[in-house]
Formats: sequence, C-alpha cells, structure tokens
Amino acid sequence: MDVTYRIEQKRKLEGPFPGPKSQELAARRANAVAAGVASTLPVYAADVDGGIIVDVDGNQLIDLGSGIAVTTVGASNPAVAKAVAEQAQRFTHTCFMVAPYEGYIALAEKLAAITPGTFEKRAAFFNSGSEAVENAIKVARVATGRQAVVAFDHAYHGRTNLTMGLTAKAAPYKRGFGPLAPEIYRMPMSYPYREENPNISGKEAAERAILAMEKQIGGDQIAAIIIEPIQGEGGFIVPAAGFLPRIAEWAKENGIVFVADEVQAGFARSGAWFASDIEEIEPDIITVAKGIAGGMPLSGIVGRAELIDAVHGGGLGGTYGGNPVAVAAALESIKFMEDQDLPGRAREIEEQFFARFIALQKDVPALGEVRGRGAMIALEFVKAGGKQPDAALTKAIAEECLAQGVLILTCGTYGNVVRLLPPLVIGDELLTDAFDVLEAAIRKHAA
Ligand SMILES: Cc1ncc(COP(=O)(O)O)c(CNCCCC(=O)O)c1O
Repeated sequence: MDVTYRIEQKRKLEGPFPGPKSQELAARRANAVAAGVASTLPVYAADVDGGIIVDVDGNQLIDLGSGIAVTTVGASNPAVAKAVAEQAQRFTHTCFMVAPYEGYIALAEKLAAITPGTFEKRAAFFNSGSEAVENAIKVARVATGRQAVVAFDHAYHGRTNLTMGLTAKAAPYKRGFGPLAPEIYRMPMSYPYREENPNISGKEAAERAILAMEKQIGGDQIAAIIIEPIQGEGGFIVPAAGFLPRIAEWAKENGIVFVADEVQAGFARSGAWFASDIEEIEPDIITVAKGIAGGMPLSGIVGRAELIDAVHGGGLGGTYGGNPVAVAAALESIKFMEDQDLPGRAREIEEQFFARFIALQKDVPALGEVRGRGAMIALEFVKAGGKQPDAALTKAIAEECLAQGVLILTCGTYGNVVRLLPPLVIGDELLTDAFDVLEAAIRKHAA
C-alpha cells in the first residue's frame, strides 16, 4: 500500500482529556443539539488523516472506528478531496430526477462490474444505508407482488420505520418509536459462538430458519429475505459456513428476493470486495453505503435488472439520491481501493489481528471469541468460565483504550463485543500501537 499522510501518524495525548476546547464545545452542544444524538468520543475532531483523529485541543487519537466503517480510504483521502472539490466547483446538485448527469451512470456501471453475479444489473442511489434497505424492500415487493419480509436475530438494518422493524435490538434503536411496519418476520441466525449445539453446521442452521419460514409464513408469501453477510451492530457475527448459500438457494427455489445488506461489510472491509464474495453467493440485490464514497453520504442498491426494473417509472428516487459530489467521491474511492488493493490490505489486518488476539485468548478466559473477516473484526467478552455476556467488562476495556488515546467501538445484542474497524489506510506501526493499547486494557480489566 503506497499512502502518504498529512498528519504525523502518532498517538499523542496533550494535557487534560477532554481538553478545554472540547469541554467548551460540549457546553454549547448541550444547549443546541438534540440529546438523542449520542457520541462515543468526549472530544471534538479538528483534523483526520490516515489512522489519526486530531481533536480541537491537539490530542491525537488512533481511530479504530472509521466513523462506523465509512472512512475505509481515509477521512481526507487526497484523491477523493480533489474529486469532491472539482465536482463542487462545477455543480453540487441538480437532482438526478430533474437534470441527470454522467457520474451517476458511471457509478452504476462500476457497481455492476464489481458486485457478485455476472447477470444483467441495475443500480439506484440514495443517501443513507437505511434508505438503500427501504428501497431494496420496495423493489422486492413490486417484483414479487408479495409483502412478507424476513430478517434475522441480531440484525441491524437502520433507523427508519421499516428498517427499525427489520433491526433486532430494541434499545436504543426502536424503543418508543412504534408502531413499526407490519409483515416483518424474525428468524433464527447462525451465531456459531452462541449456538446451543456447538456442532450444528451452517446448513443445519439454515434448515432451522427455513422450517420456521415455511411454518410461520410460507415460502410463496415472502417478498424478500434480507441479511448482513457479516452482522455488524449485532456483534460482527460471521454465520457458519454453508448457512448463507443454503438460505440463498431456498430463496431462489421459492421466488424470494435475496437481499445482502453490505452497508457495513462491503467495499473491501471484509477482505473481499463484498462479504458475499467470500460466501460465494450472488445476491439478487445488494445494499451499499458507508465505505463506498470516502465519507461522503451515498448509498445504493444494485442487483438483477429484471427485479429492479419491475418498478414503474418514478417509483424510485429522492431529492439528493446519487448526489454528484458524493458520486465523484465514490468513483475516486473505488479507484483508490482498486489501485491500492484495499481488500488485500484488509486481509493483512485480519492476519495481524488473529495472530495477536487468538494468542491472548489463552491468558484471558473472559475473551470468549475472536472473530471477523478482513478489517471487520471483533472480540466477544464473557464472564469467566461461561458464556454469559459481560457488557461491563467490554465498556471498561473501551474506556481504558480511549483514556490511552485509542478510539474503540463496541457492539452486539448484549453489548459485549469490542469491534475493530480501522481505516484500511492505517499503517502497520500505528495499528500495532493500537493493538498494544487494546491488549494492555484487556489484561488490566479482564485478568
Ligand atoms: C448493515 C447495515 N445496514 C444499514 C445500516 C443503516 O445505515 P445508515 O446510513 O446509518 O442509515 C447500517 C448502519 N450501521 C451503523 C448505524 C449506527 C447508528 O445509527 O447508531 C448497517 O450497519
């Protein structure tokens, strides 16, 4: 990987944390920003480059969150920034439904080329991952004439009304926001670490879900099955081998649209272009967002032409969908991922992570599982001696890392998963420093 950095890639804590300028901003925020919008960091970003976030008081934190799997190519990638500036100087917006522009078409062509499946494809662009999921379900319902939608335990698909219904975890995403959309059915997931029968195969786990779908809904009533090939917010759960291919096969047998939600796992994050590639499945529709555009808000659906084109003219859209500046950023981000082989970089990070933390597991019984793919990797913490989730320990580890200048995100249905989502442009020296801090925090709190 040939990357140069604007900011020295070093962790540095200068003085009190949070410092005075962050504290001042926090006071202003309390009087202006909705209390419902939470932030992980108690400090405010002033500059970001490579694997470093510089806060307004000059502290330099190592970023293992990438803004929740978004700044894969970095948060100030020079090529992306140049493309954004050049496009903005021509036009920032026309609304593709009013005055269309080539970039949107070029990005649709690019997604058709890099996503799994050699069949004819179509794409449409939106702004958030939730919006992409909403539109994937709209397409599936029109294309099949059916209404039922299947999602899985531990799923996360967004915060809009429909996507809240598809999301499994109630707090903080769903509480009090009902009534939620009807015709959504939740099926058992393959969560190898938490299976009652540790020997259950992926195919057997799939048959478990298929039986439930047949008995609760009926295969001929289901418009779509939506699933994250690696579940993100639910805990970086990698289903057992064979689970996804069998679910996809059953969907095809029953005329059900199989939607892979790659909003978090997509675009090199998993060590492949898409996590579906690793599973050797060809989803009918893939939802994309996050890593696609180097931090600019952009999402989309891409999939089988005959399904997506079943929607009547004007049935898909939205004012900002496929904004030209975001599209320019996406085209440049994807080019950067190709030129720098970021899927390969993600696999290097995976290798370093597993070597380090599988070894640690021998000394730390509370480290229940080390899992993940590429640079979407995780540590599940449990109470020593069993599998009872330990959310308090997980929180203590993340807080310890933060106090040492390393930003760690947590996740999981039970709040007991440390997840790592480093920018793929992070250098090995900085990554090793972050792993050192994380290992020390685990040994300190979990020993
Ligand atoms: C698989 C998958 N599908 C859909 C979404 C939704 O994407 P939006 O861009 O946040 O709407 C996500 C967003 N995940 C992070 C949400 C964080 C939070 O809101 O607390 C995802 O991971």
